[in-house]
Amino acid sequence: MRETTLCFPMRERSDDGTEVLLIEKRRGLGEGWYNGPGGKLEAGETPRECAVRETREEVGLEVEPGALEKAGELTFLLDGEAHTFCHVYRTRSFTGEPTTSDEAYPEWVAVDDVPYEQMWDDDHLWLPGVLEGKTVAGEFRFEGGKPLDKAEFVGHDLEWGVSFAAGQK
Ligand SMILES: Nc1nc2c([nH]c(=O)n2[C@H]2C[C@H](O)[C@@H](COP(=O)(O)OP(=O)(O)OP(=O)(O)O)O2)c(=O)[nH]1
Repeated sequence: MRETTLCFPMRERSDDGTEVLLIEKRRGLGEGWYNGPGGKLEAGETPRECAVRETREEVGLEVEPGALEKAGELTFLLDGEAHTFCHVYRTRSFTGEPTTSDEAYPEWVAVDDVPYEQMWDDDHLWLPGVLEGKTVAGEFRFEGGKPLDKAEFVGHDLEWGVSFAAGQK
């Protein structure tokens, strides 16, 4: 099973409310859809380190590992088998300005205006709560064979208000 991360940088606009930094993914799984910066853990890396590295590589923002707030743990099943386990973080503490990379076009989006119709089919179920500051554990079931982003989203279970083990991840 793949272990991955997603990071959602957030900021307050004095007149426009809260925004989240999304990427339009330029290649790989979920190409052409919006998501947070993120990707697969490398050998020896903690999830938090992975989220920091992927955010730097994909959009050029520097995030302190300790400033990442764990918001979710999502399991994606494909045809009944665990395909991806994803650690979700949000943060309001970062430096730098988003820049385009080979992998991503970054875009600040109002949290009330997230383009769920151009995202994975399950995201509207959990991302609004994550952007409101909640924590979530979710299981999402897809069917139809690889790749995951061409499979059909068929079911889910969600638990809100979960706590994640202190000191880790
Ligand atoms: N928002 C959202 N993200 C998902 C879903 N399913 C899923 O695998 N992801 C995440 C897991 C990863 O963090 C992210 C992209 O994966 P990735 O970056 O490892 O994929 P990739 O194939 O492009 O990998 P790479 O070659 O760039 O390393 O997508 C989903 O349903 N919703």
